[in-house]
Amino acid sequence: MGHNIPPLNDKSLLKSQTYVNGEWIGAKSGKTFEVHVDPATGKVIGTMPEMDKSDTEAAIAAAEAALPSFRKTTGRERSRMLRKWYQLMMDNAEDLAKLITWENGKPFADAKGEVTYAANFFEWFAEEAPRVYGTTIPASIAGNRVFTIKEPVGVCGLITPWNFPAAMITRKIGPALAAGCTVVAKSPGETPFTAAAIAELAHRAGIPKGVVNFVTALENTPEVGSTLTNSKVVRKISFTGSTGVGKLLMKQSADTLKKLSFELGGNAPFIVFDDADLELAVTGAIASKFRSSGQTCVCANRIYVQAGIYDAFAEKFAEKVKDFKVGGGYDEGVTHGPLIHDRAVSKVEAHVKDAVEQGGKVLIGGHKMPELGSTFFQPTVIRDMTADMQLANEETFGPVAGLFKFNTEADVVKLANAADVGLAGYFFSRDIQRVYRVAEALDVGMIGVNTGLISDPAAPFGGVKESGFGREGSHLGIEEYVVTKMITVGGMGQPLQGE
Ligand SMILES: NC(=O)c1ccc[n+]([C@@H]2O[C@H](COP(=O)([O-])OP(=O)(O)OC[C@H]3O[C@@H](n4cnc5c(N)ncnc54)[C@H](O)[C@@H]3O)[C@@H](O)[C@H]2O)c1
Ligand SMILES: O=CCCC(=O)O
Repeated sequence: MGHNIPPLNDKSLLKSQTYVNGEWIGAKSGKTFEVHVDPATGKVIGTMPEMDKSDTEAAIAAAEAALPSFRKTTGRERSRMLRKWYQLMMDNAEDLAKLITWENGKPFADAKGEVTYAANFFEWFAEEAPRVYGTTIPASIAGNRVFTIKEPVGVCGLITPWNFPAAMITRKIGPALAAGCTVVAKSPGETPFTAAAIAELAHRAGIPKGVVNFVTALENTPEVGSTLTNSKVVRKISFTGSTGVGKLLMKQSADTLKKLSFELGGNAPFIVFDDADLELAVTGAIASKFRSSGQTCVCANRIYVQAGIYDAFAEKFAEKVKDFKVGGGYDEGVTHGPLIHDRAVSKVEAHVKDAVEQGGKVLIGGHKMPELGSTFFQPTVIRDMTADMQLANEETFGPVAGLFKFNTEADVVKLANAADVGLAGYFFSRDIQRVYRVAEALDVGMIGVNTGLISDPAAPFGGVKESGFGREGSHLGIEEYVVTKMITVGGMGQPLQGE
């Protein structure tokens, strides 16, 4: 199939406009931005509207106008809408996956996996929508009756990244709609086509106009971000992306005291103890480290291996990496694609250079692959890593595995917890007491024990420390989009009439 996008079965899923208030529109200024849609070639294939403050305000106004009637729909009605949207995503999975591979670069099989993962958030929250329960509380004041109801927080601003062009969007829109909120979603400038196709499917699913609005921008992204965060109408911001941008959005949201949830950067420790099943640990580390070519926030970043099995692990791990086939996402047999942009490649190169200068030994890889395109980088394994190297202190977000040696459980937990961030952590051990001990000692929001893959719509996703706060997916996900209202009814508890 080469680097060109195979034709879509349904060409109307490919858009050059965005979806606001139930209509397909451009930016008021008429400006567009070029989408370097195919990271494998860097070829500019399409454009999208470069929206600004006034376009964003119009989208917010549409969401505000739609809110009063949408919040009154029943959970069951919203459930049916989400279920329909889920089904449409599954029916169009092949086309959505083609768009994801095209603009993100990930291999087609991974893109298909992402579509299912993404659609499953709609399915999950379709099931949660009718079950948003309040509580009945025994009052401490005689004659009072106290209960709570959960209400939608209101208009939500959702900002998502390019590494999961579909799933990061559905993981936010699913619970927002289930709760009865309306949304303005800023699609990633790098991957807006997948978002637009999902919007088209929202239209077909009969989501009422103004409930779901998409704003597109590349250069104007900070302007769109500040319009959403400064708006008095927007009551909630949910963001997935880097810690730096998360901090900025939090500052910007302070004046209007919005409800926030942030899924930010990680720097996941991946620990292999001497008592681990070595084969399982190697397989888990490969899956966690090289998923999406290392471009997920839960990818293993620091791989700590206990001294007794360090050499054996390093050898087996590097051996497996030799089997990877790097290439264009549509090419037969390709297991790993390119990075998203040149900035990402520069960071990967810098981490490798720094590690080598400080004594790290490259077992495999270490270089760019210009013969494939400017954003390809060899899957890389470096041993003899140390704690002061850049890779130890900052997420690489690329296909570089750094192997660190450790001696004791206490040492490795200290090293693992030394990071400012705490999103995911992993460890492999066959000792049940150690499993509990270490899981409880690690300062992260999510832990994989004897597995390198933890993402699941049923499981709460989120971090601690500078990885942010709030949980997505699971029964907790909807909590981020509701507020609890307490109602006290006084003057109750009289004797029965006639008593
Ligand atoms: N947690 C995650 O899932 C995730 C995903 C992608 C990137 N990242 C992090 O981002 C780093 C590199 O990726 P990046 O440089 O594209 O991240 P980034 O935070 O700069 O961009 C992520 C998204 O945030 C939005 N954004 C950027 N600046 C903004 C602003 N001022 N206002 C509003 N929105 C803004 C854009 O839509 C972009 O797609 C990685 O090292 C990683 O830490 C994390
Ligand atoms: O990169 C961020 C999200 C990754 C995931 O949901 O597994």
